[in-house]
Amino acid sequence: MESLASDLPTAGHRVSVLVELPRHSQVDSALSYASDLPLAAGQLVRVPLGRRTVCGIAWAEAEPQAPDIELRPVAEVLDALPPLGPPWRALVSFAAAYYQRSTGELALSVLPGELRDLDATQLQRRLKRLHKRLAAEPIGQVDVPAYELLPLSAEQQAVLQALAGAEPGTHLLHGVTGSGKTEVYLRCVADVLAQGRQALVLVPEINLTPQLEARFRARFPARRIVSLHSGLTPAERLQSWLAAHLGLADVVLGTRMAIFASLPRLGLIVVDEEHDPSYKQQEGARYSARDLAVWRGRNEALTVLLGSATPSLETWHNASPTLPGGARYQLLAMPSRIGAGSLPTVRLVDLARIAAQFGQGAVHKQPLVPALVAALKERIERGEQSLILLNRRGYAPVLHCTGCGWKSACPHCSAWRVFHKLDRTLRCHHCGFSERVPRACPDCGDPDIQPVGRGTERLEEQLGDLLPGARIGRIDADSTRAKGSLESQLASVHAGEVDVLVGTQMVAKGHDFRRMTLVAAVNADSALFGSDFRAPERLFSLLMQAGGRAGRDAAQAGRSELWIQTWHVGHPLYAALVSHDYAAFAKSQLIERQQAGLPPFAHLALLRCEARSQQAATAFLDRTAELGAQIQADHPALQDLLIYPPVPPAIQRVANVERAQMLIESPSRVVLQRFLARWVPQLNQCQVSEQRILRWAVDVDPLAI
Ligand SMILES: Nc1ncnc2c1ncn2[C@@H]1O[C@H](COP(=O)(O)OP(=O)(O)OP(=O)(O)O)[C@@H](O)[C@H]1O
Ligand SMILES: [Zn+2]
Repeated sequence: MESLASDLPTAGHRVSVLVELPRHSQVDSALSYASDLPLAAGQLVRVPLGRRTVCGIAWAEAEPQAPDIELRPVAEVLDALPPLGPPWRALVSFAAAYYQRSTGELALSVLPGELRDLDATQLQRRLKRLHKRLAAEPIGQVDVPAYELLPLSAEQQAVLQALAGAEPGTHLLHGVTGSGKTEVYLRCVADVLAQGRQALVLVPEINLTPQLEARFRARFPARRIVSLHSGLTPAERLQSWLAAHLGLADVVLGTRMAIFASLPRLGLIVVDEEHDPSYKQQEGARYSARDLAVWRGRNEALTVLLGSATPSLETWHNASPTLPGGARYQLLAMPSRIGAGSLPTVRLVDLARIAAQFGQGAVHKQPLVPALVAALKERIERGEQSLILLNRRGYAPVLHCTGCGWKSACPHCSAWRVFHKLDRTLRCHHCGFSERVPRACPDCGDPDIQPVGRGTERLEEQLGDLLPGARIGRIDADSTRAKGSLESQLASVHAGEVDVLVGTQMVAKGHDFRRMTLVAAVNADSALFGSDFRAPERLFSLLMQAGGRAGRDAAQAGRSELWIQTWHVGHPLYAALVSHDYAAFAKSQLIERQQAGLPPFAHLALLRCEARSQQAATAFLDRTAELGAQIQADHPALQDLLIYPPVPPAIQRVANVERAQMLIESPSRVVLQRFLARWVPQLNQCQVSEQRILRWAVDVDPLAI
């Protein structure tokens, strides 16, 4: 190599740069480049990679170059932007290591896509545009002062006092629905803004951002508020990101991706509805934004506020001083609704008893029992609204031929295709395969094909028959496909133009419906015996959330009700719901989890794999298990960890791809992490050519197994 020394570029520094490399490439860490200027760590650059020029992040301070290696020079330095700071780089490094991804892949993938494609000139132009837009945006002189606001409830006051006196750390705000958690967030945000710092507020779903954004804008007219979520155009997302990174935005509201925002003056992170599964990313780096918020808070010595009426059991455990390993978080409780409003009365409708009394037909033909129909009519007469929750969209989950028994299976998946009556299609909700509904059975030609079961479309239709003259609305993923349609449908509910709303879990969360006094769940049982160990936790929280949409106006709260039609009235989950007793429910679940060795008492990782045949998938997993056993044999410190045999997931085949998975479990997070760090980098070697698999991925702290 010595002879090449004279051909070296004149550049005088060597810099290591993170680039986005294919996932399993051998080169994992940063690549070295030459630079004629000393570069700061965190500086965005463009560098040659193969024949392309790509975006990269200088990952360490540039050092004077070692003369014996030929390096390609950095193509461009995007120095119009200040470098990504040490806290951001620490977060990205931690997340990559913890979730078993390469740092370069993760770091680049969490930057806005558009930023990755810009050269220095284009970036300059975007920055000019940003400053112009911000200058044109009306920003008030002052925020709404505290004395102009409604007086705080005693519980809100107590919580804020506790927070004001607390050291930075993680706090769980356990407040029932309608207890005024959002007001607490607003006051905490006001405090950090007054200190000249930024606030990051995470919400689980995009459809919750407009309402929240409106509340923040009304409260902080003198501040810049931006949002970050996947519903933005690439240009909008870049503008929000830049405003945050440049310290021009004071408040960032966003979904899980916003946890990776670069915020140089960050002072507070709020995670609303912290239990919500949407905080977990389900592809690529499968991170939990909630867990990263806690890590980021600790690393940057911030206050982190996790809010929920039904916290995740992990969080509850961390906030329970009486449990071993608890008391990591401070628990702040708001057990009452604002204005002395009561929580809805929970009524369990015993379908088994009705069936025994009036025959099976009485409960199977009609979606709602007569008493519930009567209760809906009463509401309509009083001008109040009701919500019927059914977590299944479409008209019917399956079509069935009464002649030969044919059912609407998806040819590509191990699942049924759902009958959608409005556009007359049979649609697979897993692979998207869609066909026109056949007029007759495709197998035997019998024209008598019948829908089996009930989805939101059918419920909407049946309610029309049961409640003549009533205005029935439906909100689900199908009714809200067009841009802006969710907003307009929600607006019409808020405006009182809907008497009875049929909806999936989409409408169960977060919305502050003022005229709603009745919520009914008509098919809750289907989640009662779900195969996943978190199914009861999910169901409890969904029903509490849904019930929380009723009686939010204290004047009507006294007659607000949550109805549940069930075949299992005696189930302890429903008993806890009747008494609104989250703590009792959590306690019984935690006992079960401890006995079964499940989170939060054990830590899990799941290796998922996809192949053309189940046999190939299983063979791959078996080989990875052997490799794992070898690693454990070589490292006695990693003994306390179990590798389970491979199993197919609940839906084994999707889009003609077979899936299998394998669970790794350890009572120690550290042991699990050490094991994964040795095991995952070697997994590709477990591929053998004759039985190639298509894809594999490791999911650390999986939400569903
Ligand atoms: N101190 C207060 N005085 C009067 N009204 C209040 C006060 N605090 C909050 N509210 C009102 O009470 C209602 C419920 O508050 P908020 O939406 O914050 O509840 P929440 O705890 O976030 O509920 P959920 O978990 O159901 O979303 C809102 O309409 C809010 O404006
Ligand atoms: Zn399919």
